[in-house]
Amino acid sequence: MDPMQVKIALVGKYTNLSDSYLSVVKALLHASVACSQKPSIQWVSASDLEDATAASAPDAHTKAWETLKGSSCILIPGGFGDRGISGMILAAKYARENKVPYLGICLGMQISVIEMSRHVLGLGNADSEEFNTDTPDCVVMYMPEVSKTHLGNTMRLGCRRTFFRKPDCLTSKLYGNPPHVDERHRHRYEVNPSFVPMLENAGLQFVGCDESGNRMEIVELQDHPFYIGVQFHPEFKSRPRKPSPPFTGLILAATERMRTLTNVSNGDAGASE
Ligand SMILES: NC(=O)CC[C@H](N)C(=O)O
Repeated sequence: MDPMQVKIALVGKYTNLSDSYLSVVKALLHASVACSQKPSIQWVSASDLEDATAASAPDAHTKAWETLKGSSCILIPGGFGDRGISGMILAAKYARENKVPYLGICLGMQISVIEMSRHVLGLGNADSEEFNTDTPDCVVMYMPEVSKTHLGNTMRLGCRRTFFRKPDCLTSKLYGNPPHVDERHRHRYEVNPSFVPMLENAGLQFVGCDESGNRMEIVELQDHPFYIGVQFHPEFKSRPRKPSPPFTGLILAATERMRTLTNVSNGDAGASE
């Protein structure tokens, strides 16, 4: 394998329509070039990771897991609707437990919150109101100011400011330690603030929020080399000569993991220089 190639598992719903993720693909390219790497995107259809696929299409299930496990990092991009959600939760769990670098964008951040709530807090029915309106553990909720009766104009859109709640967090460092960042948004649901203290006790830190202090914008998992979720879409502001910091962080972490794994498989892990 080309040593400069970094394999990124992109776990999504529209993986056979790669143009749906064009901005994410470009942002990965910009960040990889800045790190002197070549991105190799490994498309993983989220529903292929699910247990139901093991029964209905075992080859697709095996291949999806092999692709996920053979990648140096995992990215879950934005998305809408419930298809593939359980597969995304499995991918986020795999990244958390196996310390694989993870970047969750918008839906990808909401997936991290659901995954941690279910598997670490033990709230088995934890869900987003987008997928289950009746769950008692609604860890991701419809944004209160968004109308439930109007279908148009209900999204929180455009450039918004995120303030760092924990100024020494990894995401702030990646951006060069500013007090806040301005990134673009496109969502209807948000983390339910009443679950934040429990999740923080369990190790998921909410390191960025909006000006109200109640709307969570960035999560970071403690005791993990790189696990970041952002409610905004950093890919929209990525440019060839100005890569997006969360993407650069992901590629750097993936490269480091690739090196470690290569050294381990060559039997020289821990060898002195
Ligand atoms: N852009 C997205 O990923 C949106 C996430 C989720 N469907 C929401 O509306 O909040």
